[in-house]
Amino acid sequence: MRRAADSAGMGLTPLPAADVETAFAGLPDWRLDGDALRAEFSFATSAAAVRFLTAVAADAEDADHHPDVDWRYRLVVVRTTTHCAGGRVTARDTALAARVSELAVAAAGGAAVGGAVP
Ligand SMILES: C[C@H](O)[C@H](O)[C@H]1CNC2=NC(N)=NC(=O)C2=N1
Repeated sequence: MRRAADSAGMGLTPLPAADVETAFAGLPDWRLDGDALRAEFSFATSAAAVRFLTAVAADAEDADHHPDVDWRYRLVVVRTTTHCAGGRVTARDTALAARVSELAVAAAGGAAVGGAVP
């Protein structure tokens, strides 16, 4: 089932830089990478990394908002921007980022997850 907000087309307006900065307060894993949000998640095992990237893929399908996912053994890098908004950050990206960070904790089974590289 598509999320109501997404199916209504909301969240397709590029966020002003100030709004992106404000969003970062609640997104400690994430950094601005060009015109996208980016985070790195390192797990204790490759199996946990697979659980994570599988959950991210399912969430992306459900939300109809698809990040770039780069899987390298125990490390997964996630990068999101909104193609329909000219490749800029929108509310769909900040909402996805928050969900992805939660999915990382769940996939790690409560173990520590390496977050953003400073
Ligand atoms: C038709 C389909 O709903 C759109 O192409 C969706 C698919 N997933 C998407 N994912 C991302 N990251 N940005 C989009 O603009 C986007 N649009």
